[in-house]
Amino acid sequence: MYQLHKTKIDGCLELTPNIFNDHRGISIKPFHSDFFQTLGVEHNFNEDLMVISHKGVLRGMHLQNPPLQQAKLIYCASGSIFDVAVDVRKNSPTYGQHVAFYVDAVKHNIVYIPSGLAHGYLVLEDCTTVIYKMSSVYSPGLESGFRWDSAAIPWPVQNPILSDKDKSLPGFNDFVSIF
Ligand SMILES: Cc1cn([C@H]2C[C@H](O)[C@@H](COP(=O)(O)OP(=O)(O)O[C@H]3O[C@@H](C)C(=O)[C@@H](O)[C@H]3O)O2)c(=O)[nH]c1=O
Repeated sequence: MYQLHKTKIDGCLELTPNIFNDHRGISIKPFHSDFFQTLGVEHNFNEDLMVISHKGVLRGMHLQNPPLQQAKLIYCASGSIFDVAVDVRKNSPTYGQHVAFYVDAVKHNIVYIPSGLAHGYLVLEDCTTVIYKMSSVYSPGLESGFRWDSAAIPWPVQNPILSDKDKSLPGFNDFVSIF
C-alpha cells in the first residue's frame, strides 16, 4: 500500500502511496489507519489543515508544546515544497539534527513527523496546497519554535517570504525545548 522510508531521526518517516491510475485520473490514499497502526506511531489525528501558499513562502520552524503536542502527516495536494523536520527531543541521539524532503503532488509522497520535532517548509511553486493531519488540535498558547535560518538547514532559498511571527522567533541556540 505504501513504500516506507525511515530516516535518521527516530519516528520520522517518508511514505509513498500507491497511485491508482485510469482513464479518469488518479486515486491516492494519504492515510489508512490500519497501516499506521502497524507502524506503531501515533495515528489518532484530530485536526486537518489545508494551507495554500505562494512560491517563496517559508513557514517554520514550529511545534506545539505538551499537553497538546502534535504528530503531523504532511503532503501536497498541488505544487511542491522543501519540507524539514528538526529533532528537539533532549534525550534523542539526533537532537538538533534535521531531515529534509522534497514533497510534491507528482510523486505524492507523505511525511510523518512525530511530536518532539519542529517542522517547517519552503514553498517551491505558486498555488501550492499543503494538507496536514495533526494528532492534537491547534492551541495558539502552546506554540513554540525557532528561526528558520538558525539550525544549519540547507534551505534552497536566501530571502523567503516570512510571517512577522516567524521573523521574531528566537534562534535555535536560544530556543528552550520542553520535550
Ligand atoms: C497552524 C494553524 C493556524 N491557524 C490559524 C491561525 C492564524 O490565523 C492563521 C495562520 O497561522 P500561522 O501563521 O501560525 O500558520 P503557519 O505559519 O502556516 O503555521 C504552521 O506552520 C507549519 C510549518 C506547521 O508545522 C504547522 O503546524 C503550523 O505551525 O491560521 C489555525 O486556525 N489552526 C492551525 O492549526
